[in-house]
Amino acid sequence: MQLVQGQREELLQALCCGGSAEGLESVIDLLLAWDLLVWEDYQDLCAPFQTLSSRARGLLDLACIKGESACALLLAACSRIFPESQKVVLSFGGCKPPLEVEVPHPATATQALRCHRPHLVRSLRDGITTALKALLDSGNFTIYDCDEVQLLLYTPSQQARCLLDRVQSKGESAAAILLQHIQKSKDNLTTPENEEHPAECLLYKKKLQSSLSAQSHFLSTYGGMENLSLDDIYTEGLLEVAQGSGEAQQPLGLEDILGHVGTLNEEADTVLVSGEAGSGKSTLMQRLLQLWAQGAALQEYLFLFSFSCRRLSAEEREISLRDLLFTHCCWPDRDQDMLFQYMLDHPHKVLFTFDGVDEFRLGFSDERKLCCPTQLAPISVLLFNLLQGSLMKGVRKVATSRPVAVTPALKRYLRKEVSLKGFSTEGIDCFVRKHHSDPAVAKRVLGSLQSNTALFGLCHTPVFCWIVSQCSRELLGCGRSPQTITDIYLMILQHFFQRRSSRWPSPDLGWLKGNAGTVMHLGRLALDGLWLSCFVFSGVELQRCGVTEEDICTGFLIHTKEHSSPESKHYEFLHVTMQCFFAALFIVLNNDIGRSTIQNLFYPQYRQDSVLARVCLGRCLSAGSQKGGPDEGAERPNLEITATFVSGLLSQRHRKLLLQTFPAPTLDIKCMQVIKALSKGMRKHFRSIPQPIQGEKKSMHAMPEFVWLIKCIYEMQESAFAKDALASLEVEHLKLTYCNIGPVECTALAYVLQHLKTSVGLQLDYNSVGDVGVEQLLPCLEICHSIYLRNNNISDEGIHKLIDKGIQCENLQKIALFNNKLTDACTKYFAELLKKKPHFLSLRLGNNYITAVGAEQLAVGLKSNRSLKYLGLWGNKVRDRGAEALAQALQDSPSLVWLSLVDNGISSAGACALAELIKSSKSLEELWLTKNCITREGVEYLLQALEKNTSMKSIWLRGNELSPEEVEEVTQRDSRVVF
Ligand SMILES: Nc1ncnc2c1ncn2[C@@H]1O[C@H](COP(=O)(O)OP(=O)(O)OP(=O)(O)O)[C@@H](O)[C@H]1O
Repeated sequence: MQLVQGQREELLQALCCGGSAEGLESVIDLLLAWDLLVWEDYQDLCAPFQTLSSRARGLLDLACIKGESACALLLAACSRIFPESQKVVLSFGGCKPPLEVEVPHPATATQALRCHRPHLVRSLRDGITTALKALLDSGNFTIYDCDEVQLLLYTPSQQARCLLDRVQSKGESAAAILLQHIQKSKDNLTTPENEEHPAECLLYKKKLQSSLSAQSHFLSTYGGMENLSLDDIYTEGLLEVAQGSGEAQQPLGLEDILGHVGTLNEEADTVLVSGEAGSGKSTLMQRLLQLWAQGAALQEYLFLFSFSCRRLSAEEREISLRDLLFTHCCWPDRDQDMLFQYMLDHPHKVLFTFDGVDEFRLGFSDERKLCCPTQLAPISVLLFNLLQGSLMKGVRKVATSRPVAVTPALKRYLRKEVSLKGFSTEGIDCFVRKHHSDPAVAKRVLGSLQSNTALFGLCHTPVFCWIVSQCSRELLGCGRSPQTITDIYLMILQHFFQRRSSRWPSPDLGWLKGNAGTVMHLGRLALDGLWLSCFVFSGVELQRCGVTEEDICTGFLIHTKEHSSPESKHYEFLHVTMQCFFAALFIVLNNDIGRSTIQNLFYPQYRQDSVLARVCLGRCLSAGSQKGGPDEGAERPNLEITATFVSGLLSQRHRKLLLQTFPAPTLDIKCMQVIKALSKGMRKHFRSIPQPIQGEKKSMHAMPEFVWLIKCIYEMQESAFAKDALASLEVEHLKLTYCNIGPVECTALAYVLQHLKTSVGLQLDYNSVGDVGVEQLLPCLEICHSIYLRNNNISDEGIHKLIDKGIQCENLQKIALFNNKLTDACTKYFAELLKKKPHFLSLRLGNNYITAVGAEQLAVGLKSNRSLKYLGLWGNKVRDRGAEALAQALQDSPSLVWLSLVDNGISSAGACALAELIKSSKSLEELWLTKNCITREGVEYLLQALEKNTSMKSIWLRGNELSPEEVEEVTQRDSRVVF
């Protein structure tokens, strides 16, 4: 008990690690299995609306109340669940799990569910759908049970727990069916866990593990500066099944990357993790390798081979797959033939990882097929055939890429696509705390971030979060807090230079001037490399660009170990975005850079998909040194990032700094060129807007490039220019769906769009706006008559802010929030909005988590509203009580035309209340009640109500509890009832 109490803070931190509930819930699973927690304890700990930390506190308190042996079991469970990195700071006092004899043997199926809970959670997480089907088929579960289990808010492990809890509450028969099902699935598995492997394989596995363990121990970004272990700094990122894959968003854990969730094509072997620059793809891959090497995850794979596509690009020889594995990854000391044959015979035991497919010198192509694993072929042919599955079919592959490189040609071969969205708000908190050993500093950094929402938005991208944490001294000390990406990179530039010298205590005294030489050398290297997608540089190339040993010591370049031989060291930039930043500095600060370079940067002449051969190393810089023009291979996304930095550096805010090294007239000229280029780009977009068809709104569907232009304008931070750039845009509807818009993009959009002359409908469906993004959008809400934020990971907290501002916005008439994370806690805000906005027209809240409680709160606002025409609550769970409250509140509405309560668990009692609404409403035309549980009796109420209402056009009732005969009969009676 003393250990629990004395280490309370550390235990809490470990239980809530990374903002993920998985650690805490796994500990609870064990404690249930060991009989320490009884069912009532468990229900208290898992009561809804509790934060993660209050649940963790509850668990520690409970163990202390239960006494000494409970505390010992808690510590034993923590010791079993926590990763090594967390365990080193904790003492477990040698506490052991209970002996097998001490745990009661399950006498019934429900008891077995509890005793084997940790194991069952693991077995079920990949097979929820089939388990639900078994329970549904056996009559133990209803559709409603299945819906509740498959709530999108849950991770697969949480769905498994929810399923177990439900089965537990249903009793013996359900528990027995589930156990039978699990046993059957286990028997069907072709890969028994205890499969024996030859000793040679186990030996080679060990060698692979120790090599990967060493490779993945330190986070590469810190390579040049400090040795920070991945264990200490790794923070869970937000992972979701990619949008557009047909599946709704759902948070995933690391192991789900290779699990079944989100699978689109069972025949394919490649899983793709996509994410924007700096979102943490390489780090996530490094973590996967580390967990496998430590024996902590993916143990179903006997061999794991990891490749960096950047490094593969440098392989110019023809090579066979066998050589690729053994020479690029890990050389087997003996039995090469036998090992390779074993892999060919057991492909399901092998895992390949390919980091940075977007960095490979060629775009994916499936033109040349290769099936023979010993045949020599160019590296591109090997890579593409492995990804396609023509070579070594059955071997699972995980690849990472920026989204832009995920072409339709590649998509055809993907088993599934997972999106990495950077850090959540809790993730930022967790990362900053891990980064600073002094909690007081971490607290101040977090305080500073919270007071600057634009910066906080940027920190959702891990690489920016890292820079901000790294530069905490500058952040906390400087008067002006960074707002833009350029500000952040200037901060790290200053940080690195000042770390090496105390000569430039303040920016005004010329830290940039003092380091102009280094900036120019690295800038030249960076830009020459970028034109040709070259990210790894040899000593010769460094020399050619004048990079000195002293320049290297600044820490911006890191030593590329895998590439270097004793005679020739190779280097790469700390991060590719850093290379872009140096390239931008070079463009801005170099006298010889002319108009054509800026033009080439802003008007791409070659598109990504027309990329010809990209060459890395050796050949690249000699070709790339023809200044000012990109080679065919220049990679557009990195050039766009560079252009964004160029815009930022040329903004007036940084003028004083740049004037240290460069004359004003030349900067002015470059600035004008950029402004011209951006204006031209915007006008090009506006010209592409088609004339509206009669009766339709003038609408612009923006392309991702539009978002990039907006970001460049934001970087400039000149509101007069932002206004000018939008001067000729006249649209009523601006559609920015599927444009990868996160908080950073929202800040830029709001900054620019607030200057629109006429109000617009802003459609941001299917992006990653989130609560922080919503907050960033508020400055442009004034100009929106409608805002569409479907599928954007928004919770009640974001809604609170949106509505607070929305109430003050004259124009705002429509809000659509289908498929977010809204619960009953947000409906009181909508009620307020409905009360206070006399012209509000449409509210769509479908596919959220609103129950009867929320519907009742919403009803309070609906009662006093006289304008609402459309109300959508499809896919919530308002049930009869909610339907009654809504129907009653809407009875006097003079405006309501359309109401959707599809799939809301409404039965005949609810239908009866809705019938009263139909009787009294003069405006209602359509009522959607599809997929509920209304019986013939309930339909009768509706039919009778229809007799009294002639203005009503249709009631949709498909998917209710009516027999085909009843459907026929009802349709005959009133054709307005539609099935
Ligand atoms: N999960 C994480 N935990 C801790 N730090 C992280 C995490 N993810 C990323 N970082 C930090 O952000 C930096 C950039 O991440 P990373 O290189 O993995 O991004 P990326 O998506 O591969 O970028 P790019 O597409 O530009 O190659 C890392 O070096 C590290 O400092």
